[in-house]
Amino acid sequence: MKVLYFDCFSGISGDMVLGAFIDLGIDPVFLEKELKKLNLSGFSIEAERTMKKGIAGTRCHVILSEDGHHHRHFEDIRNIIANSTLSDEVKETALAIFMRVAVAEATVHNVPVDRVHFHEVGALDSIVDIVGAAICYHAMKPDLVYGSKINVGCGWVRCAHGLLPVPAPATAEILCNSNFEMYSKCIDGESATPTGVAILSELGTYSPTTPSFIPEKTGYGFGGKDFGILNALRIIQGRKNESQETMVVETNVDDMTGEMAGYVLEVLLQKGALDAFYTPVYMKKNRPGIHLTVLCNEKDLPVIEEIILRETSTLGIRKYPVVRTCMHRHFRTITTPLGDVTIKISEHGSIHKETPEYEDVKKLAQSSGQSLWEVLELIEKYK
Ligand SMILES: O=C([S-])c1cc(C(=O)S)c[n+]([C@@H]2O[C@H](COP(=O)(O)O)[C@@H](O)[C@H]2O)c1
Ligand code: NI
Repeated sequence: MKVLYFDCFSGISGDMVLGAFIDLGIDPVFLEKELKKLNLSGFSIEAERTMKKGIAGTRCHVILSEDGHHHRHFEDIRNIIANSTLSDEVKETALAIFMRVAVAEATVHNVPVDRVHFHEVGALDSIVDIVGAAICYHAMKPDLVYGSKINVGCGWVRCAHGLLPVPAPATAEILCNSNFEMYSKCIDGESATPTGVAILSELGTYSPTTPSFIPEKTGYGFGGKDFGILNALRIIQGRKNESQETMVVETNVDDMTGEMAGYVLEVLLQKGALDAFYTPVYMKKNRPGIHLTVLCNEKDLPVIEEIILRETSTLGIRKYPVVRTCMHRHFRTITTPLGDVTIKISEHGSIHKETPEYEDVKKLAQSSGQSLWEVLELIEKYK
């Protein structure tokens, strides 16, 4: 499995993300060619391999010409992306990142999302950064993306409205809507921008400690400012053996309707849970409640957690790895006078079991008018 780890020791911005991806091997000519699918004029990409604080990396600039300085609302940006000839997956990722910025700006400035106004020359710059990040991400095709704690800097940043506190209001709001942790160390100024944190929170899963994987390559994307420490985003690329580790995820709830509970199990199983079930429990204040247990592969954990947090009334989750012993399974089809039936064969050492698939048995019982028992007895004769 391909892993990317965004190490945000001096924050993250759109330029830094593009620089780090290019430093990892994305061809800037390819990137610019893909970006032209937006059918927008007034920009170009300049990527320079250079040194900062003795470290080699890439500084990527979005150069805007005079006709690139337009004010745009979120609605305009959505139309530009939707009407472009970019692939559907790039469009979807770019829109999801933009949505994070737009929701944050809407909250900060108290305007509807569609009327969010992208700052100053920032509109085109943000489009290129965000769509560029989506292009690089889909070109790299990682299986897992992790992000570290984000060093946001401190002090003040000068904007059209004057001086704003660091992290800037939009940056802080995007972080509030993610589960990433921020901190400030050794940087006087703004090191994490709204675009940077929106990209990372959409693409990555927060990893409070360095994740465990085999590192293979590093890419440094430099920021434009000079701080006392190296101003770069480092992306470490590596691999992790396909984990067979199974996780158990649990939560207890006492304030959900039966309809909601049924729906959650359906969604969990559709989205990759290996198993999902409820156990009745009595909770605090003697309330009858349900204990949800989900089994899933470790790689599916972020999706499963998101479903539980979004679709149930819970405020928290417990999770732990478990070891499973699974019987090896394969299938064969037998023919009976009532029709074909799939037989599941499970084996483990000297243990051998053969079970007719329930859905087939049910179908034959319903089409023939016989009971399940009678159909099962008949199947036994033809196994
Ligand atoms: O100019 C304005 S109004 C402004 C507001 C905000 C808010 O957080 S609200 C932020 N900024 C700054 O603009 C730059 C551009 O950020 P990108 O993410 O587009 O690279 C950054 O310094 C923000 O803090 C401006
Ligand atoms: Ni703003």
